[in-house]
Amino acid sequence: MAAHQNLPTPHDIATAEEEPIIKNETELPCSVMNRKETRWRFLPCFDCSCGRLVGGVCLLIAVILVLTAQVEYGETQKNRLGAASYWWTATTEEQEQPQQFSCRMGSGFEVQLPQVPDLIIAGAPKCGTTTLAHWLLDHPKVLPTKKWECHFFTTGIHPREFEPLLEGSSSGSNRHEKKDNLICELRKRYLHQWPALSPTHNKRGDGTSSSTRGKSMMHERHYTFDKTPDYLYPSRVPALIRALFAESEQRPKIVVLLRNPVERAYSHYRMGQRMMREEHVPFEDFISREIKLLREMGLFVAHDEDSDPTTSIVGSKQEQLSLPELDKLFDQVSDQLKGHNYLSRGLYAMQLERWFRHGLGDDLLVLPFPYLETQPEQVYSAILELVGMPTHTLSDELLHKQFNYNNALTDPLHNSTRNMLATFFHQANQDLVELLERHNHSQNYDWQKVLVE
Ligand SMILES: Nc1ncnc2c1ncn2[C@@H]1O[C@H](COP(=O)(O)OS(=O)(=O)O)[C@@H](OP(=O)(O)O)[C@H]1O
Repeated sequence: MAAHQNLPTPHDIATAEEEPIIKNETELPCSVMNRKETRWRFLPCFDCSCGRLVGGVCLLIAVILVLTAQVEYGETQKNRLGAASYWWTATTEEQEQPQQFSCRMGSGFEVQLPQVPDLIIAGAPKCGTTTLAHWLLDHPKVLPTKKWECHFFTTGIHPREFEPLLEGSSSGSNRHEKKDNLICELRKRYLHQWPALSPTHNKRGDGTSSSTRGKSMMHERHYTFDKTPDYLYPSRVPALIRALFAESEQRPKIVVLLRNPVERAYSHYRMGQRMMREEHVPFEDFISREIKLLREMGLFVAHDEDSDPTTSIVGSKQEQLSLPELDKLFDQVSDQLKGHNYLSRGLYAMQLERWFRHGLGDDLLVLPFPYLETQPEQVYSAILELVGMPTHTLSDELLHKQFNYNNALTDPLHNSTRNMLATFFHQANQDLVELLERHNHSQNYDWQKVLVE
C-alpha cells in the first residue's frame, strides 16, 4: 500500500515532463535542461557526454559537407577544364619519392629499372593501344604502370607545377635551380607510377607469380611502359615530356598508332555512349556541334561560305596563327566539348606536329592501326626494336586478339555521315602524309590508304 502511494500519478508524470523538479541546472544532462528552454533545445552543451556526442556529430556532418563541397568543386573544375586540361590527382602515395630507381624485390633482390621510362604509348585513343599494351605485358621483362592508364602528363601534374617548366628560359640562378629541382621531383614522381616488385609480386597483379620468378628476375634489366592514349592531343604533354627528359641521355620512346579518323571518331563516340549511360545523343549531333565550334573559332575556313559548312572545310588558320596560338585554340576546343572532341582528335597532323616541334621526332614511332590486324608480328618487333628490348614471341591467340573491342549494339555509321567526314578529314589526312614524309617517319607504310581504309 505504502509502495503504491509512492508511485507517481499520470498527472505527476505530465508535470514532471513539462517542468523538471531538479533545480541545479548546471549539473543536469542537457537533454533535461533543454526541456526548459525550448528555443535552445537543439544546441548541445559541452559539459556533459551527450552534449559532446551531439557536438561531435555536428562537427562530423560539417566536415563531411566541406569535403563533399570540395569534391564537387573539383569535379566542376575537372569538367570545366575538360579532357585536355590538367588536374591534380596525385595521391599521397604518388607524392612519395622512390628512394632509389631500382625496385627492391624483398631481401637481397633487385630488379633494375631504368631511370627513365622506356616507352610511352601516347595514342591515339581508339586506335588499338590496349592490344599493343597486352602484347607488351606478355613480354617477361616488361612492366606496366600501377594504374592501367596513369595519365601522369595529363592529370597528374598540377598547372602550378608545370607552368614554370613551360615558361621560356628563365634567368637567374635561383630560378634555374628551382626549375631543376622541379624536374627532378616530377621525374621521380613519374617513375613512382611503376610498381616496386617483391618476390611474390606479379606484374599483372594477379598473385600467380612465385618467389622463384622473383629470384629469376634478380638484377635483370626490365623495361617500363606507360599506356595513356590521351597524351597525344593536349599541347602541354610533348612540352612536358621534353622538359622532363631533355637533359637525360636516355629518353622514353613514344609510340603512336593512327587509324582512319572517321572510324576512330565513331569508335570513340560509341565508347562514350556505352560508358556514360546517359541519354542517347546521336553521333551527328556531337559532330555538328564540334564543326560549328571549330568554325566559330576560325580554325577551319570554308572556301565557299554559303555552302554546307561540313562539306567545304578545307583550309585552316594555320598560316595566320603561330603554332602555340593554334595549340591554345585546340586545347579550348577540347575544354569546351568536355572530351567529346571526336573530330579534333582525328586531326593527327596538328597533334603530331607538336611532338616534332618539341624535338621528340627521333624518339617517335608512328604505326598504322590496320597493321595490328594484318601484320601484328611486324608491329610488335618494330616496338621491341625501338626500345631495344630482347625479342619475344607472342602466341597466335594473343597476336590475333582484338582487345577493347566494343561489342555494344549501336547503329552502324550512316553512309552520308561517313562520306561527309571523309571530306572533312581529307585535308588533315594529306597534312599528315606530308608531315610524316617531311620527318622521314612514313616507314614505307601507305599512309594515304591507311587513313581511309
Ligand atoms: N588487332 C586488332 N584488329 C582490329 N581492331 C583492333 C585490334 N585491336 C584493337 N582493335 C580495336 O581498337 C579499338 C580500341 O582501341 P584502344 O584500345 O586504343 O581504345 S582506348 O583508347 O584504349 O579506349 C577497338 O575498336 P572498336 O571496336 O571499333 O571500338 C578495338 O576493336
